[in-house]
Amino acid sequence: MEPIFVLDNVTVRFGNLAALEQVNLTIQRGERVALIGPSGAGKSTLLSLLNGTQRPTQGEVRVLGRPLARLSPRERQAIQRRIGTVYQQFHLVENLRVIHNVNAGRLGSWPLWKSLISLAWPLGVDQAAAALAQVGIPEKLFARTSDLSGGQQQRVALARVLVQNPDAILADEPISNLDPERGREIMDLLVHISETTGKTLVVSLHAIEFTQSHFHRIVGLRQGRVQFDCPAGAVDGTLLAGLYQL
Ligand SMILES: Nc1ncnc2c1ncn2[C@@H]1O[C@H](COP(=O)(O)OP(=O)(O)OP(=O)(O)O)[C@@H](O)[C@H]1O
Repeated sequence: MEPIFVLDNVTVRFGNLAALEQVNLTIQRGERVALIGPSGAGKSTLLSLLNGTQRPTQGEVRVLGRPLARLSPRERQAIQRRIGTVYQQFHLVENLRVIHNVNAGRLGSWPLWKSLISLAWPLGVDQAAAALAQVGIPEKLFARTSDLSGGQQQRVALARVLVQNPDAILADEPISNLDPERGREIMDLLVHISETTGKTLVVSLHAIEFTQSHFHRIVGLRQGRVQFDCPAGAVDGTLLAGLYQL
């Protein structure tokens, strides 16, 4: 089967700085991949290439077999809708009720009138409730988002992605703002969803203690380059020390 993501000799420059340099990476459907590496190594930039929010300076990005740079805006959006992303900062509208934040995941597929009506009279209640049940907080459907804890807000962000029914979930440091226990719960949940639905999971992480237990494969980035790319079980202290050395 076609890989879900291919980066073919990709470089991303911001002015003189190469955030990523000549990166080759292929991710198969259903794989769970952890991206690790020191601050500034290029992890977020890599994720933003995979969801199409960043374009490469050189090289080609293919998602679901389609070269993003050669698609029309409409085709590109259709591909982007098949990739869901959660972020460290959740990116929720805090003064809205949870259901509206969850439904925001469907705005790309709803016509404008439906989105506007839904703000006053929530539509898609069953799907939003099902997504919230999947992330373990069904009772929060009509709660005000600002009343939720950080861990619960990350669950809402994940539910927003789930109503989109993407083929892949990307998570950019999803647990950096959470306490260790809440962080573990979110990591377990991401893996559970990937295992039960077959969705591909690509997560950037500073908490390397999860890499062996939660992922098939670990990609170590350093200064914009892939320093190693191997099965989780093959990563040892020597590889990690080389990755994080000052
Ligand atoms: N929009 C941008 N404009 C200019 N420079 C940028 C931009 N985005 C990222 N960079 C730079 O590119 C490099 C890689 O950044 P990136 O955020 O991808 O790293 P990271 O590995 O995710 O870091 P962290 O772990 O701290 O989040 C850094 O030097 C960063 O300052």
